[in-house]
Amino acid sequence: MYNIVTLQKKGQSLPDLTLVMLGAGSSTRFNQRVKKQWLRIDETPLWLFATQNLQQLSSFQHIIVTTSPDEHFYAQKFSDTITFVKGGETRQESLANALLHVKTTYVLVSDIARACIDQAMIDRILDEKEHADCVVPYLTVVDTVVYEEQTINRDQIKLIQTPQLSRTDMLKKALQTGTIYTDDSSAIKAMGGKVVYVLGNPEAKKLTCKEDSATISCLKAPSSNIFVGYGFDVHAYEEGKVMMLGGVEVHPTTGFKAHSDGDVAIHALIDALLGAAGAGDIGELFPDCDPRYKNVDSKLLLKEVCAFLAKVGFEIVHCDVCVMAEFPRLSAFKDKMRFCLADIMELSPIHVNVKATTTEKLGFVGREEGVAVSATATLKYYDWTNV
Ligand SMILES: Nc1ccn([C@@H]2O[C@H](COP(=O)(O)OP(=O)(O)OP(=O)(O)O)[C@@H](O)[C@H]2O)c(=O)n1
Ligand SMILES: C[C@](O)(CO)[C@H](O)COP(=O)(O)O
Repeated sequence: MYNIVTLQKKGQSLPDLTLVMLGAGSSTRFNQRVKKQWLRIDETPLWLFATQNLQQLSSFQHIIVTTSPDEHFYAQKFSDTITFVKGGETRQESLANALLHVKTTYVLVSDIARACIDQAMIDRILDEKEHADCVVPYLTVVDTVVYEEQTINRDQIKLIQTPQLSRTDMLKKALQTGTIYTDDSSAIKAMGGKVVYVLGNPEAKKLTCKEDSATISCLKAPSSNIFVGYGFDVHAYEEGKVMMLGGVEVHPTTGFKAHSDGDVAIHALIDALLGAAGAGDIGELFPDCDPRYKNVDSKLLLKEVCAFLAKVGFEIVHCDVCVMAEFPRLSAFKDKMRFCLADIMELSPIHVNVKATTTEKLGFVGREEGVAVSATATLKYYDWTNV
């Protein structure tokens, strides 16, 4: 199991250094439903694994991680010592957003996609801290290089890696020219800053395409643990509305009082799915004051949640929904609900169970004031090593 490494070891003074981890990319070239920053290394998402690795190699006064805006709420649930900053359209924009929060003289910037950094490489970078505006690791080229049909001198080529250590003021200034650079050292060099190159490590290879994952040895397989979530929701009846339950119309004129279409079964199921992922609840994702969700078809919300779970590295294993209602009778609809929900979640129908029960006239359900639904969902990590 991973644990959040505390920022400061007892009695240790922290260096004038901030760590910025860039993790807000689109993972396009990785070309999987899961984004590379959410691959699990045992129990830890890659972005946190890469961050914790560097925390083991050096101390930092402050740690900042850039995240994609739609994953920001979820990443924040993994740590209360890391500052999470929403990324931008480009790596450089994400870096600029992070730099707004950097107060230290020096900043170490690394891609979360380069998770396997070793102590010797970090030490080579830190040793040059006072001698440059930017210290950058590189690899030499061992193959013959042809550039525009001409063989060129490979000894003049450097393959640039991260982490890169910069003077914060210089890096901030270098990013203000309007030119987009693919790394920090290029920006600082372009404005005449002093760049010192140190030897990197082939192990610090950037995870870019899916095939790369097999060649980066520190990346271990995800945990085989399964995760169970529980959801519960209630809606009162409302005349003059269609009743949607489990994605199926079950009554033409008596529906539910709700901001959305009121599908209380899907809402409970969504809460169970989010619960299993530790991703909070339906209200966090789809606030019932948000006009975008007025009368929304809850099947679309479920589809969005399933896409989110796949993106952040989960697979749905099984779910079980129990509807508590005196009215209407649901026996004729249970299988329709199962197949509808299974289709949305891309599950075999046997892994979607729907139960219905009365409460023997007891409580608000028994008084036919409304319907309650409880649900459970089971998730596992997407096994990226087995594809
Ligand atoms: N707008 C962006 C783009 C990239 N990055 C980060 O910068 C690093 C290097 O980028 P890259 O490997 O290209 O990641 P992606 O941009 O996600 O990849 P792709 O180009 O395939 O979409 C990654 O850790 C990525 O998360 C970022 O924080 N913000
Ligand atoms: C910063 C970097 O990792 C240095 O090699 C590289 O430039 C990132 O490029 P990307 O296209 O943003 O992955």
